[in-house]
Amino acid sequence: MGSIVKPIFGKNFRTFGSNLAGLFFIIETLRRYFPRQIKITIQQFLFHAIQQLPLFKKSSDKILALLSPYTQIRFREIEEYRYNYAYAAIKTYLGAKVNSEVKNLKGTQVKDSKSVDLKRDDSLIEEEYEGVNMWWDLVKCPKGINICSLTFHKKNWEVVTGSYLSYVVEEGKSIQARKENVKLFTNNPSTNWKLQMKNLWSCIDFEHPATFETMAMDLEKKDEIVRDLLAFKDGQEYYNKIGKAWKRGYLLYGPPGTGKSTMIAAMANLLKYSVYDLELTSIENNWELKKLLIATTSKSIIVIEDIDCSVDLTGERNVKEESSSESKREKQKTITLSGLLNFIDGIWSACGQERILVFTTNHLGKLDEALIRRGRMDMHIELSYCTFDAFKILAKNYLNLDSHPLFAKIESLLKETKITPADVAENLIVKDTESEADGSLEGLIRALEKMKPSQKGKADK
Ligand SMILES: Nc1ncnc2c1ncn2[C@@H]1O[C@H](COP(=O)(O)OP(=O)(O)OP(=O)(O)O)[C@@H](O)[C@H]1O
Ligand SMILES: [Mg+2]
Repeated sequence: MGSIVKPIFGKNFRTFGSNLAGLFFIIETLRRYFPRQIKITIQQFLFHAIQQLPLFKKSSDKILALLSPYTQIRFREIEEYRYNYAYAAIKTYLGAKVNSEVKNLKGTQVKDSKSVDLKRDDSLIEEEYEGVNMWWDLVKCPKGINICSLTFHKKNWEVVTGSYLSYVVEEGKSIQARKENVKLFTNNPSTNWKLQMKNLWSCIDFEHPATFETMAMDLEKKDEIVRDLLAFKDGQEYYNKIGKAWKRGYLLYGPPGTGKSTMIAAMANLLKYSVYDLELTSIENNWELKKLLIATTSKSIIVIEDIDCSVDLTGERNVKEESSSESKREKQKTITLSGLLNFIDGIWSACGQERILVFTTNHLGKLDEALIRRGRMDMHIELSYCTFDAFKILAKNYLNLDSHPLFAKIESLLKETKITPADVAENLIVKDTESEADGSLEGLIRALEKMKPSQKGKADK
């Protein structure tokens, strides 16, 4: 979770941080004689003073090492190339420690929210837990890794490691869960990745309104998918019991405009999972793919759209056949099927938990057997042309109609034509009042009649 330095004097950490524990020792002695406000002022004064004294800076580590009975635990934002969730939870927990005595606060407002969210904006935070003093130092490094470090008296080791840290992390996570909006991440080209893998993904709030209620498709199939997703979300114990990684793969296939992307949005809104939209064409090689995947968080849906267009499905085999150095170089430059399969079987299982992987394609037949065999993709979902059931859902969504005399005609036309839900929606979308509903249904009928195979044949001739 975090790295422990005991006692606290690592040369790698900036001097400010490593001097902290020794200072706290002095401050702890002073605090008995000074009221709270004065004590904080002295504390800040001493921090600044120590930073200004180059001579003291040089020897302070050793002196403090001898004196200090304090221990420091550091939580880096990125630890061994992985995002450190403990860091995020601690930061949220500390940020939420707002009361009228806090001097430095920052305010933010989420879109459509009425209230302003106030967070603590101090870099030094002190608190008491079960009678034990804890000191937090939040170090923001514009170009490096942000760190939260906790300093405490070593006699309180049991309290800190026994209950305090889990209390802080759990509390932070539940604050996050209460506040969090679903996010949409898109991968940045690797040329934009800056220091310490912080720029792998760009992120915005996910505001797609699609839900399973508004998804136009076969009702039984829809129920089955929703049940499957909810069972997955509650499945931690089950996955532990059977010894399988808590992951699930869905392959969505069907013609353009049948709702594949809409279903992904509905999945995210149902589960409240963030979406990682992985654009394979802006990834140079399998190594970058691995880095991106490792940087995803749990409770997320990783999406690769149009998988047949974005991965070199035959790349690996071609390389075996022609062993020229050119093709080897080519291999290193592209995402190969084998890279993707390795990810699904290996890294995918090993990197974190509670993730869903969704592939979409317009052409199931084009996909390599190896990619879609059961076990890799747990559920294959076909999204198809609009049926009457699906049409009724669209009519409810767009026109707020449960029934209408024209429905019977539309039902029989739908049996003869292949129209996508997107095209049906297009015909229904313009009208919104009841009197105009007739007009849009008639418009749909005209469109369906034009699309009837017999009519289409004539038009083609
Ligand atoms: N099954 C559906 N239920 C509800 N709306 C749908 C459905 N299918 C399509 N739509 C509507 O049509 C639009 C296009 O659908 P969507 O982008 O989900 O199709 P797609 O299958 O992802 O297509 P493509 O293969 O081109 O990516 C959506 O914005 C949505 O409004
Ligand atoms: Mg799509």
